[in-house]
Amino acid sequence: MSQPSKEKVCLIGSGNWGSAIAKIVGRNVVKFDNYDSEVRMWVYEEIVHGQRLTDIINTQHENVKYLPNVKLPDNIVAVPDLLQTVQDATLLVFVIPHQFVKGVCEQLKGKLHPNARAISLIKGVDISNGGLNLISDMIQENLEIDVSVLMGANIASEVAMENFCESTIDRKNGEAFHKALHSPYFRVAIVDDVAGVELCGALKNVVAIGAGLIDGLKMGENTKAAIIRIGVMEMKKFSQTFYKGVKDETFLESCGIADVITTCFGGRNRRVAEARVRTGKSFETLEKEMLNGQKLQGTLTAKEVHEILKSKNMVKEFPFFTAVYRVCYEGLAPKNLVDEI
Ligand SMILES: NC(=O)c1ccc[n+]([C@@H]2O[C@H](COP(=O)([O-])OP(=O)(O)OC[C@H]3O[C@@H](n4cnc5c(N)ncnc54)[C@H](O)[C@@H]3O)[C@@H](O)[C@H]2O)c1
Ligand SMILES: O=P(O)(O)OC[C@H](O)CO
Repeated sequence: MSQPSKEKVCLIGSGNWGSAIAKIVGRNVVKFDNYDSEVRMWVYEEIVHGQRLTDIINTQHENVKYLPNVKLPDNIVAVPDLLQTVQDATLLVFVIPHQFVKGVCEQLKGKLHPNARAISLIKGVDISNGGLNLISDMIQENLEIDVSVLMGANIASEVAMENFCESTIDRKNGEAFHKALHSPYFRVAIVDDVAGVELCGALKNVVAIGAGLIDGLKMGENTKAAIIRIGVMEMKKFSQTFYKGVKDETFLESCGIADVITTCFGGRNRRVAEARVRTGKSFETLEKEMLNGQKLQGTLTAKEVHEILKSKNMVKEFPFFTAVYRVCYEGLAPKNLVDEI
């Protein structure tokens, strides 16, 4: 039973990023007195090599499917039951693919500790109510708790190897989470712009799809740099059109330009988009063939962004986002991408 004065952290999600962040959180909570030392991690249960993934994680201390060859601290406890995971938790870390957030929130409604606060590490947007919504706002509205965000240039496998990188957290309530997430190799900077940080994280995935298509076409680094520049301009315009307080400086943080760079050179969205050109297979098929259960976020985000732009009659003002959407969903040939922008 946890002491009421201690913060109890839990992780909602255990994919590639969820597992890498579990390694950091698990180590940090035992460093400071104000945390309960056990961290429960919700696992969407599945059978791997004939065994339950939760059992494998709890005995081998490794998520062999989503982050193989990385040992997790012993105080990370994999739990298949969502409500059991959040029991007594005061600091909730949401780290699931964005398409699953609504379903998870429905299950959690009314079931949280009265002092629960959350942080979202989820890169995506929500359009389920017909308009543009931040994932953090969606969690906040559904669960009536404060929600911060953390986004950055953070390819999970590299973070798990403890290679130095930076990330960005918002000031709103992020300070409560900072100690649990920051480490010497994962340097977390605090900024004052929730919407800017979160939209950077979501929209860079669309830019990565564009960059991957250019890689697949073998058009070279100048073209890729141009695509990235145009993509960043549309990220900024989109963010500042829909959220008035978004700051220019946020795009210079890890969540901004740094994440665009890392994703456009080393991420899954880039890799799958390149293969889309090389093989001619659909994104859906390639996601299954190449990612072993991991989820692509960029194609769905391109669709969600497009639906918002269409509803606001602004499609023509975002030619790059529109062209990426058309390659993903309307059969536009990747080689015609640059003619559209
Ligand atoms: N992987 C990275 O390098 C990285 C880095 C930063 C941010 N992110 C973001 O973190 C979020 C989570 O991504 P990830 O990489 O940890 O996950 P992932 O793509 O590696 O794994 C998919 C996860 O979804 C789970 N899942 C499958 N079906 C589900 C369902 N119906 N309901 C709930 N969960 C289900 C799987 O069990 C698995 O844990 C995404 O928004 C992603 O953009 C990822
Ligand atoms: O592998 P991607 O394309 O989902 O990107 C991973 C992270 O978001 C990079 O920061």
